[in-house]
Amino acid sequence: MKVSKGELIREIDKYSIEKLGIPSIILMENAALGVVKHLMLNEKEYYVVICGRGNNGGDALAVTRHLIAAGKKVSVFSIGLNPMSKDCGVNHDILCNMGVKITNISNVEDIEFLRDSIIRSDVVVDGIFGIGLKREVRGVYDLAITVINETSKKTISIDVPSGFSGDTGEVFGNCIKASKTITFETYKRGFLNYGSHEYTGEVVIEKIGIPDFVVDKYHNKEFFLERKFIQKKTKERALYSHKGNYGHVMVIAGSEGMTGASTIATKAAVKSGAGLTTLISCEDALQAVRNFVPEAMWKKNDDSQGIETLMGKVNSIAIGPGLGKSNETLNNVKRVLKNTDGTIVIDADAINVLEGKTNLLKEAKGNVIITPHPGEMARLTGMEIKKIQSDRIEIAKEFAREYGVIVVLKGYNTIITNGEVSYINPTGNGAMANGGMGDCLTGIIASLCAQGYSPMDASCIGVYAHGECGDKVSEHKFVVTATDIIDNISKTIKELT
Ligand SMILES: NC(=O)C1=CN([C@@H]2O[C@H](COP(=O)(O)OP(=O)(O)OC[C@H]3O[C@@H](n4cnc5c(N)ncnc54)[C@H](OP(=O)(O)O)[C@@H]3O)[C@@H](O)[C@H]2O)[C@@H](O)CC1
Ligand SMILES: Nc1ncnc2c1ncn2[C@@H]1O[C@H](COP(=O)(O)OP(=O)(O)O)[C@@H](O)[C@H]1O
Ligand SMILES: [K+]
Repeated sequence: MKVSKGELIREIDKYSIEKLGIPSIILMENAALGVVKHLMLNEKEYYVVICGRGNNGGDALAVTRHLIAAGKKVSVFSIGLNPMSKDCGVNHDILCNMGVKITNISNVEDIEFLRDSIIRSDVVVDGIFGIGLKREVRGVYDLAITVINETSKKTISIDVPSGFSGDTGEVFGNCIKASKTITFETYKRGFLNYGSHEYTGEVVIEKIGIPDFVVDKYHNKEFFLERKFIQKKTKERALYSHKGNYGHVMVIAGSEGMTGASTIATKAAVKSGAGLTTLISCEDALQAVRNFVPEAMWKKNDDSQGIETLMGKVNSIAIGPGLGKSNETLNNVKRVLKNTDGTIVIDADAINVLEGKTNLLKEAKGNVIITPHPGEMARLTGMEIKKIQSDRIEIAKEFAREYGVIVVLKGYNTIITNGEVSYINPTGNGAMANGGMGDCLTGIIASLCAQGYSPMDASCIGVYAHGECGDKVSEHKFVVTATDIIDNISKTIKELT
């Protein structure tokens, strides 16, 4: 599923109209038909439609015509005094020719009439502003939005909830809180912002008849991960294969008092299919792994020579969980970046020690994947967490491009990007928000890298499977722990093959 800003929509619109000769009114009609599908015509009888003066309002007027044709009771309100867009005007005139009364909202009394109509209605269709909103919502617009939010039983927004920026996720003063948003062609970038769900409700994408090649021509390669895409990439284990076919993962993790992180990352690597897994750590952590992950091998962290030799042989290295923020951790990160040409997954304290030293990433011999949560990303970039949350894709992309790494920016809707192509993960849930969950993901991604998946594929499959596993467990559990994921990840990956 493609993700984009409004700019792309304007470009594909222009291309379809000017180069393909599709009249814009046809696109508007298709948009309206896409919305009508979601208006529960079998259940609901009375609709209030509120239209602005641009094309979003035009869509809403075309929706009104279809509701009337379906025999529904409809009250139509047009808000504002600015001139109508051409196609909005066309649909307005058609309704006038049909004898449909359109009530203009221009003052406070009109707002009270709107309130009464909404109270009596089953559904409100919001066509006030779409992607053309550019400035603060004021006056009657502000009042109308408040009244809708206060009184509507169910609000369906056309393209974006009015008042919401499809590009940035900002609210321009006031905003519709929709139950559902029917958006066109692409998932709007702003919907990815934390908190946007409060305004958009469920988001549905409807095609409006623009051929895929036109969208691809302008699309900046941002996608929602889809199950079928992950399934295509995830391979069955071959009949005649042996452990040598599935690679060797080195896990550098754990320290005194933080042996859980190393056990989790190591076990996650084993359980998600690595041929061999070796933990490098302190004696306490090795003891835990001997007890809880008998399949894994181990090496004490003071065996410098042995470790460096092994680093040159393994297929991937996961470094960071539970290492502690120390000079020793920093030296380990430098050593890994210098000595392995396998893929390196950098997490937790291995990220933290790179604060102010991110240039080290540019010296990596192998491919690098970093898996920060927003707090770690903030430390790494020197930005505030709030800033990271407000522009996650762009910040992750820029970092990936600048340092030549893959960034897995974790959290709700984890972002995976190499700076060129970006994926947004839809799986996972709040039940997974507890310690150890990230360590587990690190083990899974490193394991998939060792098995021969490209770093980008390993990141996408790992993040998707980790979240899907959490979703399945959470169907019957209040909290999902890393141990739950470890116990079920093998089954989840199998289901994805
Ligand atoms: N290819 C597609 O996907 C297709 C998209 N389509 C649809 O078109 C929509 C985009 O339409 P759009 O460009 O006409 O802009 P839209 O959102 O209606 O807003 C502009 C209007 O709002 C006004 N206005 C703005 N801010 C304001 C404020 N704060 N306070 C008050 N007024 C304000 C602005 O006034 P002005 O700035 O001109 O004075 C103007 O009147 C898109 O979201 C989708 O629904 C379909 O029709 C089919 C093809
Ligand atoms: N609300 C949520 N929705 C989706 N995924 C979540 C949610 N909360 C946590 N997760 C996932 O759980 C993991 C938590 O990682 P992290 O914060 O590094 O935990 P820790 O450092 O304790 O191991 C990430 O993969 C994250 O995407
Ligand atoms: K809208």
